[in-house]
Amino acid sequence: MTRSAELFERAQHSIPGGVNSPVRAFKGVGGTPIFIQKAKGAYMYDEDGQRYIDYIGSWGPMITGHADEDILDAVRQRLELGLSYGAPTALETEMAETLCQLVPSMQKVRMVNSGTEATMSAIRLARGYTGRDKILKFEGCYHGHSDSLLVKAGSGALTFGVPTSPGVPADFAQHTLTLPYNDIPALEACFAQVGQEIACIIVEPVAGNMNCIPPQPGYLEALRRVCDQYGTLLIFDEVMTGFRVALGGAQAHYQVTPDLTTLGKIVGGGLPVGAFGGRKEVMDHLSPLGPVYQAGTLSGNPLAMAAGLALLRKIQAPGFHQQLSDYVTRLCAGLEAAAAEAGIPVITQAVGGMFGLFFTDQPSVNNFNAATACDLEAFNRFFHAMLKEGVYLAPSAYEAGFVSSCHGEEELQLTLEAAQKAFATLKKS
Ligand SMILES: Cc1ncc(COP(=O)(O)O)c(C=O)c1O
Ligand SMILES: N[C@H](C=O)CCC(=O)O
Repeated sequence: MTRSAELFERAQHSIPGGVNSPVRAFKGVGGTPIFIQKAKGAYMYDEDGQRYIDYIGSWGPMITGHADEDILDAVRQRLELGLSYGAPTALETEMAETLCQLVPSMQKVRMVNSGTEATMSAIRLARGYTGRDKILKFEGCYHGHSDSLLVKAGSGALTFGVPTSPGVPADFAQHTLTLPYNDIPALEACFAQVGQEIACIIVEPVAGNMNCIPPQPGYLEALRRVCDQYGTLLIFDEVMTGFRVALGGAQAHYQVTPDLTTLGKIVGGGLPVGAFGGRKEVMDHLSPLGPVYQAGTLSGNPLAMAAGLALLRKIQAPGFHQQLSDYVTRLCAGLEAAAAEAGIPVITQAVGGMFGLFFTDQPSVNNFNAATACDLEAFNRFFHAMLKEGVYLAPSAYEAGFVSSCHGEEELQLTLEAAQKAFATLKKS
């Protein structure tokens, strides 16, 4: 028995499923999760001393690699000044100013502790501001685990086959409308019917929780158009895409401006942080200025602000995002070539520093139905073959992959060699 297997066995006695977030359990791909002891740069090391090239990066935040010395230093410096005060700090204003500067559609920002809190609060604000109850989301998009949003959700909810969670009252879920992603006629038909009742559209501007699905040309623009027509707020959930697909997020990459934006992951530099912000006029409806209540004991935590600010400073270096994107382009081309050599139908899709690999003979995958029609079994076998070769991909066919600025030539070559071997094993079986 490996040490990871021992630790997993022990964890299951005191933690439901042995994990604190479901996708970590490997239930989607089968087998035993590896338990991580430490990580540095592009690599993670498990409790059995195995090294892995990491393509998850703690699900996004580790965009400059693990245990980045600049971020560790920033946290160390704050540490001696106290862990939390429950009172305002200059750091929080510095963070808000930085976010407003990097993502100009955010004229005001409120910090929270996770992506879930960010989207939950943005939805409440949109409902409070418009006086409407209905919200619209898209099949396979995941926006965290608040009640309104666990309806036809992606990520672990999709991986484990319960996209609409028990525990969400039907009375509640009825206010969450869902449509297929990338479908403009369905969007227009829905708005023609109930547009006046919809408080907000919430969307992942690049879907990353049903693998990696970019918006079709004109799709984000269509969302903006119907929102303007019907007085509905447009929320870009950039918890994943923010600072990853471009410095200004997907809204900068695609040049479409939302009313509200939610952030998480990178904004905390690896500590638990989320944020939401947008038009001043809408944000001023929040308590204590306005009537929409939202609060948090640890919100704006000084250590988390210090870590996040250190990371946000680093990713502003010229060429930072181009480097990520170049790596992803070469990685995807190499993976497709290795698959083709083995005669296995595979395509990749990517935007900036995020990518996805699909086992399909279709030319592209544009929505939930197409994602779930891919060969899941083949992905699972590929995942385990890559793990054996020291490459750690997301343990689910419905998650995007992430790279960091520590992923370089050596990691690329090692990954592609591993992929050649992994595709060859799939060919044999
Ligand atoms: C797009 C998106 N929104 C929201 C969330 C929820 O964030 P968190 O897990 O920090 O609550 C996630 C990831 O989990 C996400 O990928
Ligand atoms: N897909 C999720 C976030 O992006 C994965 C993280 C989690 O839920 O544990």
